[in-house]
Amino acid sequence: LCISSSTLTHGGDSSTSTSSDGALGVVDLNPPRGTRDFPPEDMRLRTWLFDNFREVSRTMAFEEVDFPVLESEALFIRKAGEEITQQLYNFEDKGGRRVVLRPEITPSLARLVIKQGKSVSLPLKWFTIGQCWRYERMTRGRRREHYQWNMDIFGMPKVRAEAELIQAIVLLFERLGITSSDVGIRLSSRKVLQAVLNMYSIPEHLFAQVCVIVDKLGKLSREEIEKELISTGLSSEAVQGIIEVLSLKSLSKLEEVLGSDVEAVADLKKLFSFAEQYGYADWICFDASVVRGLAYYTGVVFEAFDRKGELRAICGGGRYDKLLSTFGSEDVPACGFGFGDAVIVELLKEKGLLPDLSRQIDDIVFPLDEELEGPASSVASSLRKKGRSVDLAEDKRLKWVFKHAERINASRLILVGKSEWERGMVRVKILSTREEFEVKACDLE
Ligand SMILES: OCc1cccc(Br)n1
Repeated sequence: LCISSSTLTHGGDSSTSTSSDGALGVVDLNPPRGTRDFPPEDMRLRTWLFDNFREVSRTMAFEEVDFPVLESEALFIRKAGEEITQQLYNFEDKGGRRVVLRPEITPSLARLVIKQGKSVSLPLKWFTIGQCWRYERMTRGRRREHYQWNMDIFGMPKVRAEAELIQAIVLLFERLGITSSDVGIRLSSRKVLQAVLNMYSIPEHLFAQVCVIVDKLGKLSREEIEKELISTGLSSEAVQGIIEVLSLKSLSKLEEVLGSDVEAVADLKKLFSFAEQYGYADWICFDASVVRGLAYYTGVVFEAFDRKGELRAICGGGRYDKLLSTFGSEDVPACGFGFGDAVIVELLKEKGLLPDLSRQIDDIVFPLDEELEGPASSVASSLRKKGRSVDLAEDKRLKWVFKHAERINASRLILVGKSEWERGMVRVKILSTREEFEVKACDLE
């Protein structure tokens, strides 16, 4: 396929095309800024990753659900200053409706749970893999879309839900060959921050905003965090108290500071005990600085990180017991995580764990001359009906067919020749051993 690039457009590749009035135009061959094509090799890797997401979801007895990528903007209007709501890919459709390309999937899950109402029995465990979008000024050249595996449990008020979700994450890592020496899961609870805010009598309405700010710990300087916290109206004493507690990395220290009757401590101790029973204790660690950046979390929060500290969070999630009431429904306890398709691939590359996913097919059927195209079609058709992946080659020289077979890793070459066909036979070549033999066409499988 030869594409003449007449003029380079801003995207790089280009080709000439004619519009309806025949005027020469230039089509940019790149996908829109911040988005990706998935040519076959990339699509095989994506399919392999998603198949692992699906297999873990199956073993955890989750049901698959799906939603439109397009959602009402109203689902994502939140006032806590989250990055995700400040970068909405939002617009007005031709009907004057305010819509978005969804930036996350949890609100859609919540919407459907509310809509299903009494027709679903709780607890319910749903998963989906879907594309999510953000509109970020391309100053940082970051992607505007990614695919996220979401696992959510509704109607499980105790930390059993968090324990189940963390097992799903660990099972996924183990399936991909990642160990607890490569990756850890940091966890805490927003009830820790809630307890600190109560100690300083900070009003409830500031909770979400404070969480979003302290989630930037490690990304912004301590001074910048303090400045943002002060700007919400917190006293400098409260700011210091928050930062001091959030720097704790030991649950027993936390217990000393907050007391053992605080819900956060009880929840986390229970979760660590579950971790021993599930067998993933060496994957998790307490870290009070984990708050995650979404406003609606209300309890345990967690995120997986590469222990070398070179990458962004691999996945993250938490409990969100009060999201449904923000949509006008009565609350249902809920907990979930999102697992993106980008950082995990960077980690697998870095660890040398990307699988060999070269193309592979079972058979190439090749008519040795034109009058055998019909018989070759019936041979290919009968093999396909038996489940073989079959490529039907024709109008080629035999030399090309052998090269093609090598290129697509075919197991067998089925040659349909005149003299053999007249005896009801075809010639089979096993490409790995070069073994060659005749077989009755009707016995081929
Ligand atoms: O993780 C935040 C996010 C949301 C939508 C799209 C992309 Br890329 N990233």
